[in-house]
Amino acid sequence: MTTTPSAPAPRVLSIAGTDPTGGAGHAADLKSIAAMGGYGLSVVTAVVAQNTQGVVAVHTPPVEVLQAQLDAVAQDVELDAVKVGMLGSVPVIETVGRWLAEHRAPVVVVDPVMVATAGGRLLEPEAEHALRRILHHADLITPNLPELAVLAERPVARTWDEALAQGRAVADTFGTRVLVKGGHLAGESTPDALVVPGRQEPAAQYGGARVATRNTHGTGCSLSSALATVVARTGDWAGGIGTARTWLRGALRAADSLHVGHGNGPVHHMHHVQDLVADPAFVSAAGAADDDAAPGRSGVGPRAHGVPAAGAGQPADAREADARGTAERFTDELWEDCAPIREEIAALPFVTALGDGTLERAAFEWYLDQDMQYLEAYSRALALLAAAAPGEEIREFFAAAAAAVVTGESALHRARLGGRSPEPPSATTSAYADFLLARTGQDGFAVGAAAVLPCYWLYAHVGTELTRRAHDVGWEGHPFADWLATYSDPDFQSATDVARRAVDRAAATADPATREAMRRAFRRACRLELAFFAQTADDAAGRP
Ligand SMILES: Nc1ncnc2c1ncn2[C@@H]1O[C@H](COP(=O)(O)OP(=O)(O)O)[C@@H](O)[C@H]1O
Ligand SMILES: Cc1ncc(COP(=O)(O)O)c(N)n1
Repeated sequence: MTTTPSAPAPRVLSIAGTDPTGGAGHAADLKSIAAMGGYGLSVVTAVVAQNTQGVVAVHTPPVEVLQAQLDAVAQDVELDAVKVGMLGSVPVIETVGRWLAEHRAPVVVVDPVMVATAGGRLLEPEAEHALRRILHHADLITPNLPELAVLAERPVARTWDEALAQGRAVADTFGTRVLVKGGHLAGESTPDALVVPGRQEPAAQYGGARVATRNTHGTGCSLSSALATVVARTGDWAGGIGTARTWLRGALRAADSLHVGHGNGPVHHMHHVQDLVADPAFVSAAGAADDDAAPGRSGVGPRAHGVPAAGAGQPADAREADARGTAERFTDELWEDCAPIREEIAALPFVTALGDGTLERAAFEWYLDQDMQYLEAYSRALALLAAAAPGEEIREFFAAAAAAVVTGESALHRARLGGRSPEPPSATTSAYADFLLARTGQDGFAVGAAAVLPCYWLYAHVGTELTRRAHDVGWEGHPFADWLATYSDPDFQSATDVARRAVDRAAATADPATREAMRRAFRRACRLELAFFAQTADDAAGRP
């Protein structure tokens, strides 16, 4: 997004229903508008009792209340865009339709909401016809595939070509642009396309691998209000959709870190400012400095992969990546690339048993043993990285991380091994250790940093997932609760963020060959993480 600090915030009105869990409807709209730098206003059409698991009840206030809200806004505020979401019933649709006709905003986006992602009707069946009658007020409509099928009066599209054909038919029928969305298609990709009336070929197409998360509550609401905001500022539909999509994909990637609800949770609308608000420089600039901030944990704990005290080595320009707003980061590409490996890790018997607490003690102890062998090499690798680090702050971060691993490691040895000597390292453990030492010792900072990143990131990810599962089965008395808590700990998560930023910054100035070597190192480390989790004492001893 190319904005200057003085660019005025577009005033964007959301006309939508509510969601008390904050992920869809008017809450999602306001967050998304703010995330895109707009000023959000809100008129409520229906009060919906819903959560991440479904819709419980819908209460529609009298239309006079709706009319009064719309009038109150129109009499006082000049709007740059309107986004229409859930309308629900015929009287509400007709009231909003009349109002849109009288108060034309420069940008009008209608998301023809019919059902919630988690299930539950949000539009009365008899209201479908009324909804069709107001679509000509929209500059763009954003139906999902089932909604598109209703508007096209055809069965739900099962292929992307069918979806595009329905999109063209709907654009022609209603004389408006249609964003055809592939979120509901089966398969690994989520294409979207901008289709315009009277044109055979889409005006713009967007690709991208499906983000592996079940937390997609409110994606449609979020995308439509975000793009209304960007287009209000730029007037560019194809570009605005691209910007909003890139931001939404980041919000989907960060969704699992939110822990809201037990069903299809919300996306992380403010993912791109998360690091910014945790940055001490930002907090003090905002006038809320607290110089006595509590020190971070020392990173002592099983496989404490170097979690330096809070703030250590936080790059001064921690905002750099965020300041780029919605640009895809190099590490996003790495993360998407290793999605299949993440899925394999999540499905490993060792990992699932760790989450639900059924893993045998002996298997866990053997794993910890191997982990300690690994950590010895890992701390050396972090120290080598510190030596090669391009700047003081990154050097401090990795040096502190190396020290924290050594401290955590020796504490663990004392706590877990007692007087017993450790098992020898397995072939897998040795291979991973050798790989890290080679990449950090021989290949320079950029490749070395990419090689150690999975050890942070995959553990933060797996730890968060398993903690969620452990809460589902019962956290109290869970045999591995302390271990899991280490990795879902915010300190570990923010250390992961710093390591990620270090890789992004190194990639930004690296030549193509180095970037390719960084990709290879990251991928190989992910595979070694998979092998590390997959190994058992029997494999290592050559037992069948
Ligand atoms: N798992 C996912 N990964 C990446 N993009 C997704 C994912 N799920 C949905 N999207 C995107 O989110 C947007 C809205 O998704 P969609 O599911 O089609 O709409 P709705 O939320 O209205 O049902 C689309 O741009 C779609 O491509
Ligand atoms: C009030 C309201 N409006 C819309 C949706 C649809 O949400 P989604 O974006 O997941 O389709 C919802 N669940 N609640």
